[in-house]
Amino acid sequence: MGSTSEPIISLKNISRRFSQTAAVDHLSLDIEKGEILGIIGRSGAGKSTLIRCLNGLERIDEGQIFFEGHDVSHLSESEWAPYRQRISMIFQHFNLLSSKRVIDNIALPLKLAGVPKEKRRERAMELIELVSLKGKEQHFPAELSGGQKQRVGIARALAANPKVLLSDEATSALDPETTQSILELIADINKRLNLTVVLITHEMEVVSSIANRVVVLNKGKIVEEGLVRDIFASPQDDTTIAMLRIVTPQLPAEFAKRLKPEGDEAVIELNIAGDVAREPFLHLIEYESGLIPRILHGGIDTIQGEPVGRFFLGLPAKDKDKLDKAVSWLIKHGRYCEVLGYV
Ligand SMILES: Nc1ncnc2c1ncn2[C@@H]1O[C@H](COP(=O)(O)OP(=O)(O)OP(=O)(O)O)[C@@H](O)[C@H]1O
Repeated sequence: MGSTSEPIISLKNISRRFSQTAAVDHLSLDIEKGEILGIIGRSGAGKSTLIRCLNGLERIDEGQIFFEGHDVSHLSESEWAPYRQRISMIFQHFNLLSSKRVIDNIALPLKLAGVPKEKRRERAMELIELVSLKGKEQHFPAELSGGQKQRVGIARALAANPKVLLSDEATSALDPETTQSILELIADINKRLNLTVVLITHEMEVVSSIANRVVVLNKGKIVEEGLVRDIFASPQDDTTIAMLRIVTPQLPAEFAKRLKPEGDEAVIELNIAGDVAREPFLHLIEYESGLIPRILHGGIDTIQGEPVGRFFLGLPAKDKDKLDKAVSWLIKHGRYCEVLGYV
C-alpha cells in the first residue's frame, strides 16, 4: 500500500439524494490499492448508499467516481458491467440461490460471463479450497451454517478475480466466533490476492480486528478518518466517541456516581498508544511524581500490532504538587488525559 500510487477508487465530492434526504452528502474519499478500509456510522448515516455508489448500484446526483483513474460516474448500465466484475460484493444475508448447490452458486458469476463449463468448475474448486469448504461442494445452502454460507458468498464474490471486495455488514448475522473466522478469511484473502477490501459495519470490533484505516460517517458526510489505531486511541468526533463507548472501557458506575469536585483520590481517564503503552507506565508515573497510581478499570488492546490502552486510574490527591506532576506527565505522554473528579 503506497500513498504515492494512484488510489484504486477515488470519490470526488459525490452526493446521492432521496427527495429531501442527502444519504451521501458532498463526500470525497480515496481508497488505496490493497488496503482494508472500514466505513462505520450509526443506522441511517449513509453507509449502504455509499457502498452501493461504489459499484454502480446507486447512481450519484453530483460529483465524480474514478476507478483506476477512469471516470465511471455516469456510465450506462451496460457500460458498468465490466467494472462490476472488478468490484464485487458480499452481503449480510449471503444472497445465495437456495436451489443451487455450493459449486454452482460459486460458479454463477462465471456462467453469466460466458465462461465454459469445465473452466467454471475448475475455478469454483480452486475457490472452494481457498475458503476451506472442501467436501461441501455438492451441498445446498440450507445444509450449511451461517459461517459456511458466508464462505460461499466470499468464494462467489472472488470468482471473476475482482480487484475490490465490498462487504455490506457481512458478519452482522454471525456469532462472535464465526465472525472472527470470516474476518480472518477476509484478511488472508486481502494479503494473498492483494485485494482491496471496503467493509461497512456498525460493529467496531470488526474494524479494530482487520481494518487498516477507518472512515466515520454521519448524515452522509465523513466526520473523521484515519488509521484505526489512532482513531481508537484518540477519537475526536462525537459520533466516533459514542460508537467506541460500546467497545472500550468506561468508568464503572460505582465510581461515576461518587465523583465530587474535591476528594482524597483523583479519578483520571487516560488513553495511551505506541511506545508509552509498551513501557511500565504506572511505574513511570510513580517515578515522576512520587504517587502510586491504582487501576480502577481498563486495559491494553493490540490494534494492527500496536498497543492501544484505555484506563481509569486513581491517584492520591492530598499533595497537589505531586498530583500536578503526575497529570502533566500523563498529558505529555498519553493520547488523552482528563481528571474526571475526585472520590
Ligand atoms: N431508496 C431509498 N429511498 C429513500 N430514502 C433512502 C433510500 N435509501 C436510503 N435512504 C435514506 O438515506 C439515508 C441513509 O440510508 P443508508 O441505508 O445508506 O444508511 P446506513 O448507514 O446504511 O443505515 P443502516 O446501518 O441502518 O443500514 C437514510 O435516511 C435512509 O432513510
